[in-house]
Amino acid sequence: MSESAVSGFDQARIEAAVREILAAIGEDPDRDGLIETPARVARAYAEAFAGLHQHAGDVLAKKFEVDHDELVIVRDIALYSTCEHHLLPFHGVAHIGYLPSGGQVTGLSKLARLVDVYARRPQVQERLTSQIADALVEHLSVMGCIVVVEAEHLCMSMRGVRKPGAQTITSAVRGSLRHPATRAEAMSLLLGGAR
Ligand SMILES: Nc1nc2c(ncn2[C@@H]2O[C@H](COP(=O)(O)OP(=O)(O)OP(=O)(O)O)[C@@H](O)[C@H]2O)c(=O)[nH]1
Ligand SMILES: [Zn+2]
Repeated sequence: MSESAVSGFDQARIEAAVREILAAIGEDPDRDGLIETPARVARAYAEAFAGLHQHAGDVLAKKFEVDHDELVIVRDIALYSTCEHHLLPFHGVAHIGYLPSGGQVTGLSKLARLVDVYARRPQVQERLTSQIADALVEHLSVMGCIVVVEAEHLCMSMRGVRKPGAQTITSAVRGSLRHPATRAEAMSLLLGGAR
């Protein structure tokens, strides 16, 4: 077993599989334009699925003491993920809001990194959304949080039902933001109330 296989990512195996797929669709994997493709795809997969080997707890490990117990919102965090049903991309934005607990906040960039930890895996949008929310509860001990993901799935655009432009919107709300009034305020800020 190669070293990359030990760490959970087997570059050589991906290359062999891609070569096999090229042959199976009737292509010549040895022609000039394709000869490096298996290695390129393996490198692309290493990025696209890097989140499988990352942990939300590491991303959220560093905290800052800030005297702020009101909503913190980061909106329009670009995300690229891969639908686990077709291995085709889905992409869009995530919006995250949370109520800090005990004066502890995380660095703003860590929220974007958290999105990537869960986006860079074979995913479904619903699970991506709830995993981000659950990680904020578990690792940042937030009073409450809300996560909204808006995305277009290429498996719905370029094949199958062929409906380009359809946006799927999913949300996950935890803790005190579940109360209807605070939830409505957070949702309105998240989705553009302050725009
Ligand atoms: N709930 C959910 N469904 C998804 C997501 N990504 C893709 N899908 C759907 O997964 C379903 C898979 O359906 P299947 O009937 O097993 O596969 P299929 O024959 O390729 O389906 P079509 O896409 O309708 O052609 C499709 O309806 C996709 O739109 C996601 O993130 N969440
Ligand atoms: Zn799909």
